[in-house]
Amino acid sequence: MAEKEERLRRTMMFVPGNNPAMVKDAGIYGADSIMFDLEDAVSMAEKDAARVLVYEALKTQDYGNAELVVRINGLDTSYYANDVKAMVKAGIDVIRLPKVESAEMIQQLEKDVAAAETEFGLPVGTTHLMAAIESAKGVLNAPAIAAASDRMIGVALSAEDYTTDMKTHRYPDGAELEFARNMVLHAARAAGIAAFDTVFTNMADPDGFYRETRHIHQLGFDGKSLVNPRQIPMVNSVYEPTKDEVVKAQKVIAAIEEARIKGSGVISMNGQMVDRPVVLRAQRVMQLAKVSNLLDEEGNYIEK
Ligand SMILES: CC(=O)SCCNC(=O)CCNC(=O)[C@H](O)C(C)(C)COP(=O)(O)OP(=O)(O)OC[C@H]1O[C@@H](n2cnc3c(N)ncnc32)[C@H](O)[C@@H]1OP(=O)(O)O
Ligand SMILES: O=C([O-])CC(=O)C(=O)O
Ligand SMILES: [Mg+2]
Repeated sequence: MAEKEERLRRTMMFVPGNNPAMVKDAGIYGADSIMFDLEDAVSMAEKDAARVLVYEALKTQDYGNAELVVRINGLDTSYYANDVKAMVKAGIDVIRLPKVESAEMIQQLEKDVAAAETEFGLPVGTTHLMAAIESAKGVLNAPAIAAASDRMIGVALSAEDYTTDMKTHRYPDGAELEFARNMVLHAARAAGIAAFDTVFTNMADPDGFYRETRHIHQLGFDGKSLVNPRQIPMVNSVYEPTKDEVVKAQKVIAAIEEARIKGSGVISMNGQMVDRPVVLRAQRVMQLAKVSNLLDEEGNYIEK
């Protein structure tokens, strides 16, 4: 019953593609995914220079185990084609397309990425894709977008553009985002890919950031797009399992192992039936416990 461990994507940090110092040091903060931005963090005058800077960094810098993502410019821009070619050539892990409104937009990107892979001698299918959903149309088409390609690894809600499209703005309680959050999350889950919540841009409001992160964690998001390294430990602390959760997960996994040895499919723990969803949740808790450094070498919980 061993499941392949999914890649953890709690933190996907935007790094402005026109900032050499930030691009160079982006790997030191421990983000699960580093997302170089060629789109809205970069002015028109700097688009070409940013693309060259990110390309060079991808070729020369060591970003450890982090997943490397680039947010390219939109399909309707004059920068899009060069962004796709350069990032595929550099061997980027994931291309994030902004302002996605339909499955056809992802299919177009897939075609262009496949052409670039062929041109640069890479196996077709190496480059993964994700979509940022930033409008009412994108939210309503989220299920088709999430399922548009086998290369898709996730969908993200982008609330700054989305709230503008909806003729509102962001409020502390986030009520204006509930429908979009649920749509994006259900679209991702139905397609079997990751769901990312939007950025929180007020660095002077850590309480608001924690409140929002706890909320999206409860809903079931894999993680969040971030704008600043200080947000990384804050998200990780919300995703860190409690001692009770770890101890319970360990018991579930021990019970399933015992049942496996006995050749029994049904497991009972303290009189309660343990079924497949319980086991899957326990495995995820243990994966989070491991990356949160909560376990010693024998796998026991480390008291803090
Ligand atoms: C709506 C959208 O499209 S959002 C996506 C586009 N926006 C972005 O990409 C913005 C990214 N974020 C930033 O530029 C910055 O974090 C800001 C402007 C929000 C705040 O900047 P600062 O006040 O300088 O941040 P802070 O003081 O916390 O910086 C601490 C260190 O982290 C670095 N840092 C800050 N943000 C980032 C980042 N996103 N990526 C990499 N490094 C960063 C700083 O360079 C600084 O490094 P240093 O100590 O070596 O000098
Ligand atoms: O993807 C994000 O969260 C940032 C963004 O572009 C937006 O909010 O419009
Ligand atoms: Mg946006």
